[in-house]
Amino acid sequence: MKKVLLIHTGGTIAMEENKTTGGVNTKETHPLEATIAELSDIAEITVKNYVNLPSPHITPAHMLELAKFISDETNSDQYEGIVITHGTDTLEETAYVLDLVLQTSIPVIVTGAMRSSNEHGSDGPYNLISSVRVACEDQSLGKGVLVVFNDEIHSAKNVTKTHTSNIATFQSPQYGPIGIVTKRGVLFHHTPLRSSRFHVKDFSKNVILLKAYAGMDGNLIKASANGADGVVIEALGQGNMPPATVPALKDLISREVPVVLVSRCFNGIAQDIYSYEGGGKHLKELGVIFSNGLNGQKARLKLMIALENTSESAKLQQLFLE
Ligand SMILES: NC(=O)C[C@H](N)C(=O)O
Repeated sequence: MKKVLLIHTGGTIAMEENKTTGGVNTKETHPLEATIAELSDIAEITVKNYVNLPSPHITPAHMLELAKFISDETNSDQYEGIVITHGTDTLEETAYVLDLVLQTSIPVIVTGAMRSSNEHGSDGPYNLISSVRVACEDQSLGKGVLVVFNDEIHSAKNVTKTHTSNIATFQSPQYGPIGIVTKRGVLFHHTPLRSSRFHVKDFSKNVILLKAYAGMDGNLIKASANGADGVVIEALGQGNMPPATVPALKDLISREVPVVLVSRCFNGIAQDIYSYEGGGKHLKELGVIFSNGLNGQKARLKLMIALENTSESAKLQQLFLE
């Protein structure tokens, strides 16, 4: 039987609904204890109650600390898989940071729940069981950090939360899930390409994330980018910006503040296609960096991580091609 380390960090999977007020909040004793007892049929589980936070309280610093904790725990080779329970709001961000910084090749699975422990149809126990099954699967080795939710297996790079309350909230818009969990087994149908891994001690850079809109001018960019080490913008369509933003973007680039563009579209890749004022081709010629299909929140984390290693524009461009 495989040895799996189960790390709780909080989120709805660790919460319950107050039947009088209707408020959902963290519970002192972890509501998954009964499920964990059942897991002894599948794996030898060691539980660490790491933190108990709603995921909007999770910061990039927590994500790096969690990565360090996992590295320390896995150094001695005593575990063959890791399962992390996490709130869903920032789950994709934690999964992606772990994917970029963890050096381990054992399966690392992140999961959570959309319905708290005492609500009808609570999905926490089922997602936890599925995650442990995926963590015990030899085929999960070397695929990077995976998100297991509602019978699907997603890569950390592509997965995103798409619905405020539906239990099928996690989707991978670019390429779909890489596998499924069925009653009879775990079936992978894709192997994700692994991206580079980075050594990061701390996050010291201030990277901001903005969203473009029709009629946007440079004022918001100027005001918010003051003191920023990097700017990520969810641009329009294939990677275009309203022309009135161009002077502010030029100013950032002339001050060597990297500007990374992703698309505000749910699906697809931002590219240098349009050559009109503010179009992607024009922006690329100015020195804007295009990201290869990441969403805004992940591009921000990648830029934070990249800036800890380099500030060279050509190197940053190369890293965002991956
Ligand atoms: N479903 C959830 O876990 C949402 C919750 N607000 C959290 O992220 O902690």
